[in-house]
Amino acid sequence: MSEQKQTRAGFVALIGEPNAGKSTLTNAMVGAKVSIVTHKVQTTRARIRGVAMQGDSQLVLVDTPGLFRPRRNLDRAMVKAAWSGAADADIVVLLIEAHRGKTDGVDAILAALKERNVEGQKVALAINKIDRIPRDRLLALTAEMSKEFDFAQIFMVSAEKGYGVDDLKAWLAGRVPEGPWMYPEDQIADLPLRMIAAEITREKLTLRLHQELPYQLTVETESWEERKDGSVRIDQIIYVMRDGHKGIALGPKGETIKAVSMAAREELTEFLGRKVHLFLQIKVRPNWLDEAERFTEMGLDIKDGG
Ligand SMILES: Nc1nc2c(ncn2[C@@H]2O[C@H](COP(=O)(O)OP(=O)(O)OP(=O)(O)O)[C@@H](O)[C@H]2O)c(=O)[nH]1
Repeated sequence: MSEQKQTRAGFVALIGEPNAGKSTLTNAMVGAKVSIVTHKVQTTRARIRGVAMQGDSQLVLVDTPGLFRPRRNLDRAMVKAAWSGAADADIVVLLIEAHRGKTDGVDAILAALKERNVEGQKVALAINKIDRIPRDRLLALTAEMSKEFDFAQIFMVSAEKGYGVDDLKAWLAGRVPEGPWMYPEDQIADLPLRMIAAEITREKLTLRLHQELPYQLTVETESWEERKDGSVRIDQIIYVMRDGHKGIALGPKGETIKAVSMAAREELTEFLGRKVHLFLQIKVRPNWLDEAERFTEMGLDIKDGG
C-alpha cells in the first residue's frame, strides 16, 4: 500500500432559485466570508464561489447563474450555459427554501434535471432555512420532494445558523472523485479574494459595456501584494477575444477602462476595508476559452452567448 494519502477533488454546483441561500451556504462551508451575498443582476459564466476543504477532499463550489427566465436570445444562451455548468459538475446540490417549499421555480428545476437526464446519484437536495418552519412541515416537504426526484441524499440545513452544514460537507467530500487537488493548499486562503477582486472588475466592465462584449471577456487577478503600509496592490488582466475588443474596453482616450478601474477600486476598498491600488491591463487572448482550465470552461457557450 502506498503511504500517500489519496486526495479527492471535484466541482459542486449549487443550484436553486434566487435567494435560496447559495451564498450563505458557500460561506458556511468555506468557513470564511468569501462569496459576496448580492442581489445583483446575474452574470453569465459559472463562477467559483469558493473552495472548501474537508479532510483530504477539496470541494470547488461553483455557481450557475442565469438558470432562470430566458427572455431574449442571450438569456437563453445563459440558461443553457448555466445548465451545462450544472451537468458538468461532479455533484449538484439543489437548494430549496423550507418555508417556500416546492414552488413553481423548484418544479422547473426538477423538470430540467429530468429532461437533461442528470442522474439522481449526482444530485443532493438541501432544504435550507429549516429554522423558519416546524419539523412536521419539514418532513412533509421531504416526502413530497423525494416523490418527485430520486435524490442521492436529502439534507436539512440552515446555512445561516450552520445547522446540518457539516453533514452536507462531509457527504460531498466523500463523493467527489479521487484525484489531485485543483488548487494548491497554500493558495486557497488567498484564492477567494483574488476571485472576488476579478469578479468585481468584471462586473464593472459589464455594467459599463452593456451589450457590447461582456460575454467575451474574462478578468484574472495576476498578483496580490500586501504592502507594509497596510494597503494592497492588485494587478489584473482583462482578457478579450479580439483586437477590436481591446479598443472597446479601453474606450475613447481610455475613458472606459479608467472609469472601470475607479469603480472597481472603490468597491474593493470598501470590501477589503483598506486602501487598494488597482492596476488593469488589457490583453488579447483569442483562445482563452480553449486554454482555460477546466473550471473556466464550465458554464459558457460562447457561440450562443457572443
Ligand atoms: N432564516 C434563514 N435565512 C437564510 C438562511 N440562509 C440564507 N438566508 C437568507 O436568505 C437570503 C438570501 O441568501 P443568499 O445566500 O444571498 O441567497 P443566494 O441563493 O445566494 O441568492 P442569489 O445569489 O441572489 O441567487 C439572505 O437574506 C440570507 O440571510 C437560513 O438558513 N435561514
